[in-house]
Parts: sequence; structure tokens; C-alpha cells
Amino acid sequence: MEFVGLCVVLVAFLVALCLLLFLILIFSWWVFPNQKLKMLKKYGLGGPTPSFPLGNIEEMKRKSSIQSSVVSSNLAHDIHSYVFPYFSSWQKSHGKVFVYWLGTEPFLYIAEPEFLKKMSTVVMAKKWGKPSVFRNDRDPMFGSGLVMVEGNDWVRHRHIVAPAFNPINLKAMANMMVESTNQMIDRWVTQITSFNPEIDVEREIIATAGEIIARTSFGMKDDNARDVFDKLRALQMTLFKTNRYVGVPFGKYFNVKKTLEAKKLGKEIDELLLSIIEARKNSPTKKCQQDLLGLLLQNNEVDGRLGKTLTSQEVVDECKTFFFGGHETTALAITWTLLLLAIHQDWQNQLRDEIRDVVGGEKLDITLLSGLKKMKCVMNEVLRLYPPAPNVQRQAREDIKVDDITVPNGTNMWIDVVAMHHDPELWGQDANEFRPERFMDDVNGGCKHKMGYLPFGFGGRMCVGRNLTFMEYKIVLTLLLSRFTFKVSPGYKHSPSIMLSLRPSHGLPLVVQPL
Ligand code: HEM
Repeated sequence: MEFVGLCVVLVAFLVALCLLLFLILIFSWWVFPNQKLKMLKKYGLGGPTPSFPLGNIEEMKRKSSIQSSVVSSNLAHDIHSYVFPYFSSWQKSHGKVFVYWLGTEPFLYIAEPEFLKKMSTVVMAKKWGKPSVFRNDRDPMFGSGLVMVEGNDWVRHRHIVAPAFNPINLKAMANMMVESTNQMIDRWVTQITSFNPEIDVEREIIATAGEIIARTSFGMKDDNARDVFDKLRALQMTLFKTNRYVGVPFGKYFNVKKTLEAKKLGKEIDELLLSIIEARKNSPTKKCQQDLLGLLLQNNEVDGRLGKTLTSQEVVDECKTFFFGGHETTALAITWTLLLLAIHQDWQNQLRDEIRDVVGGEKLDITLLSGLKKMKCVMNEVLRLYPPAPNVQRQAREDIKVDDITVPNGTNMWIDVVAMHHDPELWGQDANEFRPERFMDDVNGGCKHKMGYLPFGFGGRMCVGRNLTFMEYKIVLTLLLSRFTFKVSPGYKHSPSIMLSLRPSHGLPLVVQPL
């Protein structure tokens, strides 16, 4: 009798527990998001109607799949409606600031620089959050690296990481960049001399930039480092192939196999990097190695006295962040540049002339690279038309007041960089044309608003690695243009798409000929 009574109590307890869990889920997935939606509407923010539990994801997928079946035949640069068909269509009905939903997460869409300026004048860098849904989704890539940390942790990370990227430190890495690029050039020469001048430039440049970032981040001399490099690339492919439902409840379990694979790779990478770090810490000569890891360890030691250090796991996460944040973005800047120079032969010739005048035909002296003014204009224009980082993300950590709108604490923000970079209201009627000269006398390219050009983000959280990109861009392009000419292959299909970064979805085959 006593036993039966106990069973009844146990069953009643379990039923109550399930009910409680059910209520928690319903509240967090449905009631609270709906309250937020009502509040955002009250503050005057419109947007497409979401449905439970996918939000607007279905519509986004539908619009993308219609668009991706179309391949632009005319190499046009007006890519916004092509890469973000849903934003482009919602902009027409809801303007440049509205709310859309990824699963049960509201996102404030912003393509209005004045709105952004007003927000960033009241929110300091360390007060900005990064959307928790993305932090969880990208945890194997970035962990608690600089891209993802917030508040005082961000101040501490930035304080140690930023000095590693100063131009004097970067100069010491130039040789690694030259070596990796020359190895790629040798491969191309072998391929071309065997009568195959068509090269998938995107694949080649991404592989070389990956090698460069691994060498400049943690060196590639020992076997462990090579192993890390291979596993980082495998992790990237795994995450890349996963069809992720960010913001949807239990979204990461839709692809259990890939999620587990990514987790396993992430753990193996962490262990290998930790062993590299420990070996460096125990070897006074290796610690002074002039790569980013060496510089972080040195900065850590100096700042250790002030109690502002990074833990070994945080240093690991920074190395992974450099790899994932730094190599594909830089590679794509170079890749899109080669496409644009292949289309615009006049600019290709102008850059070659400039290289001859400024750098000469001798061994590359990197102190001369700053004289490549036209190349800088070309880079700026490429980053405008084809920004490798097509959006910037934030999350409000307090209510933010912009005029009579209040953006409530917790709201995610998606800043559409592609939209702003192609907006005729900001750039004029030639917004979709390749005109590097617009940057000749104006660092903002003649944009009508200072916050309309954001290839590296904005405010205190602006990209910490941009100096490394500038140097790598100039070195790789100088070496390539001094050896080859580039033409668009008849097999190239112009189909830019968003795969985390803005990439040519069918690669970039170019016809490459030695000079
Ligand atoms: C063309 C090349 C690159 C582009 C387009 C790019 C773009 C960006 C963007 C848009 C952000 C976000 C800024 C914001 O939230 O306001 C960012 C942040 C960051 N980038 Fe880059 N990046 C590039 C190269 C690099 C390189 C080479 C590295 C390192 C090796 C790097 C490391 C980082 C880090 C660590 C952050 C986080 C900064 C912070 O939150 O304090 N990036 N980058």
C-alpha cells in the first residue's frame, strides 16, 4: 500500500515537472517573443509577420532558392536583391529599419546609417552585445575569442590582442606571406605550362590565405601546427555544409551528426593548440617567435603584472578566431579584386604600371607598399561592391533610445552592409558601377553618410585585423600582377552568395597567362 502511494506521488511529481517544462518552453518560445513583437510594433517598428517556430526562415529560404536558380549572365554588380532577396523585398514594404525573426529570435534589420549613428553615439563599444544565438552556433569556431566576448572581458581581450596587429609587428610577418604566395605562383606556372591556363582562383587564394593566417597566427613549423591547420579547415567545411536553423528551438539538433562532428573537431583543435602554447611557454626562444601567438604570450606576460591576462583557453580561442575571422575574408577581398580586374583590363594595367613605378621589378621591399595608392582605391571599391563580411551583428544589452523609438534590451541587430554599400541614395546613381577613383580624394568614397561604408564594422569593435589584411592584400596582388595577366573564363557563372561570407558560389575560374 505504501509502495502504491509512493508510485502515485512519483507519477504526480513527474507529470507536474513535465507540465512545468512545457510551460517554460511555451513562455520562452511563444509568449515572451510575442510580447517583444508587440512592444517593437508599439515603438513603431514594422516587419514581416513571423510564424511559430521558424519565424521568417521559411520565407527567407523560399526567396533565396528562387533567386539562386538565376545566374546573372552580365556580370552586374547590383547584387543586393540577388544575395539578400528577402531583405530587398521587405525593404520595399517596411523601409530601411524593420524587425524580422530567425526562429523565435527577433532581429532589428538596419540599412539606415543615420539610425546606426544615433545608436552608436549612445552605446559604447563594451556595452554592445553579440547575438547569443550566433555565439552558440559558432562556438566551435570562435569560443570566447575577441569576436564574441562582451563587457569587461572584451576590454581585457582587446587590450592584449590589438597591439599584436600594429604595423611594426606585422612587418615581421611579411616574409611568410611572400613565401606562401610564391609557392602558389609556382603551382600556377606548372599548371599553365602543361597547357591548362584556367585556374580556380577562389579555391587557390583561400588555400593560400589559410596557410598565411595559420603561419602568422601560430606558426606552421611543427607537426602539431600542421595538424591544427588541417583540422581547422575540416571544421570549417563541416560547419559550412551544415544547414543550420539559427534561432529555432532545438535547431542544432536538426543536424546531430554534423553538430557532434564539429564539437569533436573543436575539442581536438583546442587540445593541439594548448599543447603548442604549453611548449612555447616552456621554451624561452620559441616564446619570442614573431607570430601572433608569440606576441599574445609576450603581451600576456607584460600585462600579467597588471592582472589583465588571457587564460590558455582564451589564447586558444584567439588563435581560432584569427583563423576563422581572418583568412577567408582577406582571401575573398583578393578573389573579388581579381574578378573585377579581369573585367576591367584598364584597371589591371593601371595597377601593373603603379607596381612597376612604386615597387620596381626587384625583390619585394614591403616598406614601399604604402605607395600603392591606386591599389588601395581598388581595394576600397572592391570591399564596397563585394564586402566579404556582408553584415555586422549586435545585441542590445540595455534599452536604446533613437528619437521616439526604443530598441528594447535583448534585441538582436543585423546591419545590412551590402544594402548600404549599394544604396544610390548614399553613393549616387553609379552606386553599382566599379569606379575606384571615387576613393582617390576621399577615404569615404564620396558616400553621403560617414556610416554608409562599413567593410570592417564600426566603433570600438571595428575589425582588429584590418592592417594585416591591407598588408597581405598588397603583397599577394603585387606578386600576382607582376607575373600574370587575368581574363574572365567563359565558364565563369556570376552568382555571388552568402555562405557566412560573400563568395562566388561556383568558384572563380580565370584564364591566367604569364606576362
Ligand atoms: C577583408 C578582410 C576582413 C574583413 C572584411 C573583416 C571584417 C570584419 C568585421 C565586419 C568585423 C566586425 C566588426 C564589428 O562588429 O563592428 C570584424 C571583426 C574582427 N575581425 Fe575582421 N575582417 C577582416 C580581416 C581580419 C583579419 C585578417 C583578422 C585577424 C587575423 C580579423 C580579426 C577580427 C577580429 C578578432 C574581430 C573582432 C574585433 C572586436 O570585436 O573587437 N579580421 N572583422
